[in-house]
Amino acid sequence: MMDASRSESLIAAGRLFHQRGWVPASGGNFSYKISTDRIAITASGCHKGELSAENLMLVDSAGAAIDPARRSSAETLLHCQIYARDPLAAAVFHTHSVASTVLSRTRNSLRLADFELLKILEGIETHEAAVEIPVFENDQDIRRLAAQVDAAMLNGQGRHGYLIRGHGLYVWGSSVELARYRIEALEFMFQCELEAARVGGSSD
Ligand SMILES: CSCCC(=O)C(=O)COP(=O)(O)O
Ligand SMILES: [Zn+2]
Repeated sequence: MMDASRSESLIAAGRLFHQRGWVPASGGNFSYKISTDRIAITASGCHKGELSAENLMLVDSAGAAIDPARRSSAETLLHCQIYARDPLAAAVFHTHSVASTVLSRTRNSLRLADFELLKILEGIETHEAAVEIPVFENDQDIRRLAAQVDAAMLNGQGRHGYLIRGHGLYVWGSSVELARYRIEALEFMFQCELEAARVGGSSD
């Protein structure tokens, strides 16, 4: 069963992300985990800034819609991969911001270092830290893309989130709120990297 409070949090996050320009058109998708075999996820093609509870639907852990008449996000399998790989993941956000799109087109991975906001990420307690956000090649075959991400995660990459080239960012957390804080923090740091590159101060 859906959780009304967490559904409301996803809907509110969609409004915020749209105001910030992170989910243009019907880009982006959001989910939260209900149990080991139930995920609430946005339906495909809806506007993430104008979500209502009717735009959320249930899928199982393999990404199959519980109501087969409905079509879940085209990227459902990327959400399923995260929940399968990280038992602490309870919510996933995917955004299409200008910063994540531009940086993912110009870098092969993104190193974020010496930002106070890094402390919102798992296991980081000081700004004197660095994380590597990998960039995966975009692929319209989402099962293949999910397998690519899974192989990298098994190899220790992408622990804090990942970029898809020319496409966007995936981030998760142990609650809807934490996942939202993390996407806000990463988008902020990406914006800083973009500004730094513009003025010639990138550390990459
Ligand atoms: C028009 S955006 C292209 C699809 C995409 O990248 C996305 O995030 C939204 O797809 P969904 O099926 O989840 O609406
Ligand atoms: Zn997308």
